[in-house]
Amino acid sequence: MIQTDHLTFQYKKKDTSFSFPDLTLKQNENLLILGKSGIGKTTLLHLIAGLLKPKHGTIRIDAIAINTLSNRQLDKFRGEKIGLVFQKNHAISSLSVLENLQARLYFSKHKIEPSAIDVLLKQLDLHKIQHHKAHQLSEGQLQRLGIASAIIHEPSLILADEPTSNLDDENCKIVIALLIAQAKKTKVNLIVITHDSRIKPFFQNVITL
Ligand SMILES: Nc1ncnc2c1ncn2[C@@H]1O[C@H](COP(=O)(O)OP(=O)(O)OP(=O)(O)O)[C@@H](O)[C@H]1O
Repeated sequence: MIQTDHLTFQYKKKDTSFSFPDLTLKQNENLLILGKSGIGKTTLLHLIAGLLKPKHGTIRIDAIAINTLSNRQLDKFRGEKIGLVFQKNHAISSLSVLENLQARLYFSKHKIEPSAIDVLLKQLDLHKIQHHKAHQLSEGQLQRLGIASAIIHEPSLILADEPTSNLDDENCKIVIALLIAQAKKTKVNLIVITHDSRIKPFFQNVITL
C-alpha cells in the first residue's frame, strides 16, 4: 500500500520546484506514470524510493512514513522493501548472472530458498546463462537480470524507471508483462514511469504528470 500526500520537491540551487499529484495504491495495484521528458518522473520515483527527501508532504509505504526515517533507517528500509529497476543496467560486470543475484540478496539480508533463485532464473529465461558474466550479456538479457535483481529479495514495492525505452516492440512487451506478472505473483505494488506510451494498454491506473 502506497500513499503520497501533497508532495513537493526542489533540487538545491535550482529555481524550479515540483508539486506532484497525490497517489494512492492499494495492495496488488499497479500504476503507470507518463509524462514528457524533464517533467519530473524520475524525481517522483526517487522520492518514493527514498533516494530524495521531499520539501513538503508525506510518502507512506505499508503505513510507514518514509520521509520521517533517518538516512540509516531509510537505507535499511529501501534494501529490504523496495525493488528498483533502472533504465541502465547496474549489474556488476565481472560477476556472473547468478553471482549478481546472490550479491543483491546478501546486501538485502533477506534469506530465500536456493530453489527460489532457480525458479526466478527460469521465469526470466536466465537459467541457461546463469554462469555467464554480466559483461557477456545482450541488452535484453541485462534488462531481465535488472528485473531479477530488483525482485530477488521479495520487495513490497517494485519501482521501474523507463524499463522499456531502449527495447524493440517485442522485448518491450516481454519486459512489461514480466514485471506485471512478478508483481501479481508476489502480491506487491508496481509503479512504472516512462514516456513510452506503448505500455499504456498494460495498465488500468495511468496518470500523466
Ligand atoms: N540532481 C539534479 N540536480 C538538479 N536538477 C536536476 C537533477 N536531476 C534532475 N534535475 C532536473 O529536474 C528536472 C526533472 O528531471 P527528471 O529526471 O525527474 O525528469 P523526467 O521526467 O524523468 O525526464 P526524462 O523522461 O527525460 O528522464 C529536469 O529539468 C532536470 O534537469
